[in-house]
Amino acid sequence: MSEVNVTLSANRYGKDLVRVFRVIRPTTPGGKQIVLEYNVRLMLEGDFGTSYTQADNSKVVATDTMKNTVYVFAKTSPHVATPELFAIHLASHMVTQYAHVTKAFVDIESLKWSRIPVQGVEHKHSFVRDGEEKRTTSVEVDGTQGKDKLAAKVTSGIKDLLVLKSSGSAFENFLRDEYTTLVDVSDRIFSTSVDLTYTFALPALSFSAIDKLEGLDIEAQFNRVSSSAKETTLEVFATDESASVQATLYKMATDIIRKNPSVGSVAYKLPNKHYIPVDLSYMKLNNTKPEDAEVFCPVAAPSGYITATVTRV
Ligand SMILES: O=c1[nH]c(=O)c2[nH]c(=O)[nH]c2[nH]1
Repeated sequence: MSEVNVTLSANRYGKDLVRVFRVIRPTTPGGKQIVLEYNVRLMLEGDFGTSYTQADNSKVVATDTMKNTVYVFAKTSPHVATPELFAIHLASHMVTQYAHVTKAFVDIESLKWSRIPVQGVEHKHSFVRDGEEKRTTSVEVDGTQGKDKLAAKVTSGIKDLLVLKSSGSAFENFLRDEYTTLVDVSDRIFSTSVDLTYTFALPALSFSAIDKLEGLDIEAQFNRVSSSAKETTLEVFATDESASVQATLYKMATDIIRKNPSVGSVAYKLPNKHYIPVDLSYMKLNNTKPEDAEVFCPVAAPSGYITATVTRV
């Protein structure tokens, strides 16, 4: 066998799909319980090269240990209910606990448990999954500048938020050539599964401040931006007289940046879920022209896929 020259040019490892459910019991009798369900991924970078190149495990933090740490933090972190801060807390712990860990990455998907309304009143401890949408956050903490100067990058968002409008959407005046068969349409169905991410600009953090529950300001901010981003997405989607998925995307992103000073950039990935009018002419039923179309076939594939990032300048 001939020799080959290689180098380990990148490595990162950790535990994925750590499923954790947390109940927060009320501090006052008769109060409401809070429930959280997270899918967590925790990944590390650092001085781990020899585990790949020399089969030396001496520096490897076992992914099982990482899983345990997620559960311990779910029990003990004062920030558990705010995914961004929980992720920052967990990632900051990893770079602080292990000197050879340079960066920790925590991704959290937060599943939706909404309170069940009983005769108009939200129940104290009963919940319903009323949508597949997930609040997401991806946090990267760099520990190389020391414990009191942790650099955190936070990207949060929403995924799997399914929306549809049955009017108020057109697609006209696009490029035509010999490959084009699509006709202009002034009124069509627009449906997409929103995948939204937005970035925060954060100051350097100290581990002890995070650990001691200082930082409530950013805690509130993360939750405010999360609500505002969803509300804005839905409102603009609903009310925009859409010229295209592209044009509506840009309006949604711009509005989120306008309303949230701590947001630096917004990115959307929007599949265009097509609904094709069914040809019923063989039954002498008019259903093909846009103004007649009432019965559609939802088409899962292929779908358009429109993406963009809008950045504050
Ligand atoms: O909003 C749209 N953008 C496109 O780029 C496109 N392309 C297409 O076939 N339909 C649509 N709709």
